[in-house]
Amino acid sequence: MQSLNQIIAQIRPLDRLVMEEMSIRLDGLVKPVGSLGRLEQLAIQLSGIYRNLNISASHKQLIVMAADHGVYAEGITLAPQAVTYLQMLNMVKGVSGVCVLAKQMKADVLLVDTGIDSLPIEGVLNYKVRRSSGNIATQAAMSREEAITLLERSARLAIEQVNHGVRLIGTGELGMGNTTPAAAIVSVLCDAEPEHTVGVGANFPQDRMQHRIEVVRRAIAINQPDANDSIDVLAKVGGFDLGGMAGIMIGAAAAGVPIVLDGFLSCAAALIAVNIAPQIHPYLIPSHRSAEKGTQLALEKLNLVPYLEMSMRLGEGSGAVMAFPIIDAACAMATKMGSLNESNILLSD
Ligand SMILES: O=C(O)c1ccc[n+]([C@@H]2O[C@H](COP(=O)([O-])O)[C@@H](O)[C@H]2O)c1
Ligand SMILES: Cc1cc2nc[nH]c2cc1C
Repeated sequence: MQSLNQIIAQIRPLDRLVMEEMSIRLDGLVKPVGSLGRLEQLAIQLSGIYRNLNISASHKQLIVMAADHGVYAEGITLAPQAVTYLQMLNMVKGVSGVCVLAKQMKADVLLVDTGIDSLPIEGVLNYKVRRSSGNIATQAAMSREEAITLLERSARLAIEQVNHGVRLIGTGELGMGNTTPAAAIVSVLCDAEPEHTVGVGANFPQDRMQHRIEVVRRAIAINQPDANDSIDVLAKVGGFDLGGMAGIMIGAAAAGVPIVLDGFLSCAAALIAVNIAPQIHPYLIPSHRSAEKGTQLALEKLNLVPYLEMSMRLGEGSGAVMAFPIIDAACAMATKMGSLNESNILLSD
């Protein structure tokens, strides 16, 4: 079985030659040069990832990494912790937000339990590190060994999915309280005060926000995560869902497929993944700009500009699947449009 380092070593730079060819092809399509804007940039990125001009993201999959968080004990979230388990049952039934939207976009949903505080759930892959991470306000979320194993197993899972025909992976999550560790990660990796990274999550009351901010501040002060070592950051102030997502990103890049990010939690996980394996960056496709505070900071650090502005903050991967039609549009445009030449149109410069 491959180690995390072996998986990372497989990540290839995008195919620059194919990207240049794609760029020339796009300029020759029956439209003013550059007039399809970011759709053109996306088509070029996809051609570099797929190493082919004939781009198609036919089999799309949204992977939901779900876990509970020990920091729940600090009173940092409104929803009862059991909602992670209960909403996972809704995912199995296909009635959660992301399941309905994914079906609409003709994408599969893969459910993974990386640490829900429950017994294993039928219809959900059991990748439990353990039932709930440590309370980051008083201790590490997980050991370094647990973090590496989580990254490794999740990366292998993504590779397996690609081996079974998946051509594009979206990253989703579920975990009551997870915006708190995510805020801690973003604070550490973007060198930002918790005031700028802590947001409302799933409707945490504004008049109790200072408490949440203090919890994040305490988590960082107690754990002293090393900003230059993202595995340390994940282990000390992260969570099993966030680590699982980072692993999926690394595995998807190693397997040569695009990764569509979702909201704030995806951004926090991407910061971890990119710090561990900077080579994954060209494989990342942003989707929407989550309304969660801290998202913009993380996106700027990631140097990504989202395609959609929908004021969404559900999570689950709901924003990622909303970007799937844009990816299909880029593929259709690049492979089906007629050319200026065939149309006898000569555009003077
Ligand atoms: O995706 C986002 O940007 C996002 C922003 C806020 C909340 N969430 C979802 O809400 C849950 C976390 O919220 P909280 O308040 O419990 O930390 C978790 O299950 C996420 O899927 C997701
Ligand atoms: C109902 C509910 C569904 C969710 N999905 C993602 N986070 C969630 C939080 C709540 C509270």
